[in-house]
Amino acid sequence: MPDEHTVGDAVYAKWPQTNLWFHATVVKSKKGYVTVRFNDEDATVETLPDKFVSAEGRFARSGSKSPGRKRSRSRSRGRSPGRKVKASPSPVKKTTTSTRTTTSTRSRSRSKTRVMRAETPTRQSARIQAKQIAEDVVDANGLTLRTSTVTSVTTTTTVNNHEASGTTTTTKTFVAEELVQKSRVGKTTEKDFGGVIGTFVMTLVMPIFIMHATFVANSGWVIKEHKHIAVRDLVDRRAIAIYGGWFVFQAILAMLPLGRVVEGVTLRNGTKLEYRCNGFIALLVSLAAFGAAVKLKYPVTIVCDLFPQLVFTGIVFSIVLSVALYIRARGCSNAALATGGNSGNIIYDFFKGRELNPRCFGGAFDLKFFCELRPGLIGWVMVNFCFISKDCLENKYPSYAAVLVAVFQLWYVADALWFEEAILTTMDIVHDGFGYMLALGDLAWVPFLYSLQVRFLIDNPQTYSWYTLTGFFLMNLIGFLIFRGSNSQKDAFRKNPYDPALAHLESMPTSAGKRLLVSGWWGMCRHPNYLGDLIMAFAWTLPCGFKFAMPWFYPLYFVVLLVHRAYRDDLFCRKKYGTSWNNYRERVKYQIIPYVY
Ligand SMILES: NC(=O)C1=CN([C@@H]2O[C@H](COP(=O)(O)OP(=O)(O)OC[C@H]3O[C@@H](n4cnc5c(N)ncnc54)[C@H](OP(=O)(O)O)[C@@H]3O)[C@@H](O)[C@H]2O)C=CC1
Ligand SMILES: CC(C)CCC[C@@H](C)[C@H]1CC=C2C3=C(CC[C@@]21C)[C@@]1(C)CC[C@H](O)C[C@@H]1CC3
Repeated sequence: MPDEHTVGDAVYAKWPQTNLWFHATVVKSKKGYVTVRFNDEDATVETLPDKFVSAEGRFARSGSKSPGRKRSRSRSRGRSPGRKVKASPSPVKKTTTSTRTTTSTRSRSRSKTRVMRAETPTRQSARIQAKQIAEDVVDANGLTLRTSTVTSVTTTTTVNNHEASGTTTTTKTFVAEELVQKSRVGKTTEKDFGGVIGTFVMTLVMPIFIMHATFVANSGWVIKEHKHIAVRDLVDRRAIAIYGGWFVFQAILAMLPLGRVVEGVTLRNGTKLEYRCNGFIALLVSLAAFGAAVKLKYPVTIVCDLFPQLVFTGIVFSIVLSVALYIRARGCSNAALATGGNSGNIIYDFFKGRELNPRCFGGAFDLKFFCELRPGLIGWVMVNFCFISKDCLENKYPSYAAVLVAVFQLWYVADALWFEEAILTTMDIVHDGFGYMLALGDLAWVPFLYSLQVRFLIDNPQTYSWYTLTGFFLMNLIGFLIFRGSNSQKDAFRKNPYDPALAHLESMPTSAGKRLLVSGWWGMCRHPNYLGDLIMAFAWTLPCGFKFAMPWFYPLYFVVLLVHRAYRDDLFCRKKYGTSWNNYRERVKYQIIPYVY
């Protein structure tokens, strides 16, 4: 039974998204929720379900022989609510070196529990939590999911861990239940993309649109000269061999033991997956292979001649893959599912993707990570270059505008692959399952639709003066600088918030322990990276002129995609950061375009 709380009560309250309990004071109590003010440096106020608030006395009753620690023991290194944690260039390392380590083993019976209590929540305690969360977690079937090393707490922090510090406190279970709940995926109730009807429509419309755009890339929205092409003409062995060969070639490159192996974000069960990041090498090898094929006079232009057949193959391949992924996910444990793809509705779950991280070859090959960056993204560049080669062969001079746009897009893809590990924190990898949306998006939408502008410019060459071309270049450069500058600033801050290079930036604390940047790029709007990306999208389309509508599909779609993405990210962050996210929104008011939106 949760305790009754009255305003002014001294309590222990659970810091959101952690397993840490801190001293707090009750501010309000209403209908199963209690608003508490933590005794931290920022006097953070949070409203929590009452099961996460416990009277101090009750904490002691639950087995504690010494209800509270002496102030002198619990606050190390002079931590007090008014004092800031001393910035350390490598805070995490500092924490781990002086820690006590417990190794937990895979067993049914030993589902250990640990309650961490601290006098005051600090950034450091949140970091410790990230390590502490690596406890045994029991999955839906009651099996302990993994063997892990549990790093406990140092004496240099404010966290008061009874075992590490040697006090006689023993604690009872508050956490075990929560960790198990955390690793379980409940039914998806809030549906995205217009729910079942919306995803059903998108499932049908997306492939039809990709196919349609194949025939009208060089014109308006509709096919003017109707070229009859039967479905059986779209099935072509050579196209299947080219598409399949390309996919296998990229998979082989991805598996080469080259490049860094990096860890992804902590999963719900506390583990992390490893990813080999050799995408940039794959791009270089692919470009070299293309160059060699052109030099050796291999008919690379077959890609243009068989373009509709290739698009059709890509679509069918994506559908088959999505069906296989859906069937595979039916056999996987609850812990492996994505939170957004477990509605129980076949259409919705098929579209959104049920399994979060499908892997094959004994876990060595991550399908979602591979598909998001390799065959489609590098394929997009290759499609562009094949069309430019055809243009060079057929005309005396290639369309310079097409070459310029192809270079811009190569630059964008090279950047994505150079900073490949940044993708590991995107919502596609962290939240979304791998289903039809991403499979079709990665393997057909990106290579065959993102190449619209180059294909258009080859069929409709545009002549521009050198200063207009310079204007397009500058626009792309500005977009890129905003995109890259903001993404790199956030990545650097996430890697080490105490990086001296970021000392000039202001950030605000959140209840989840992580801070949010509120100055620099991230002080201008909440998604400066989307703004840069959009500017680039316009720089790629302006050279197509305004005579035909089709090439404008890309920026139009991209605005919708990014606005919707910003909305989805807002929902995730609201869950993650609670009321701190509202404070952040108050502080950084604009979503994508400063002073406009
Ligand atoms: N070409 C294309 O088709 C597409 C391109 N993109 C591009 O991919 C890139 C990644 O996009 P996406 O993952 O959607 O979004 P973001 O890179 O913007 O990531 C959002 C996350 O950043 C963190 N964050 C937000 N605000 C702050 C802040 N003020 N300080 C510190 N961290 C903050 C939060 O995560 P946390 O706090 O947990 O770190 C939030 O969930 C973008 O550059 C986007 O333009 C995206 C989609 C399609
Ligand atoms: C139209 C559908 C509803 C959605 C399709 C979505 C996909 C095409 C995109 C979802 C997120 C993407 C990202 C990228 C490419 C497009 C998809 C796959 C990037 C890899 C592009 C390069 C950036 O540097 C990183 C992007 C991450 C997200």
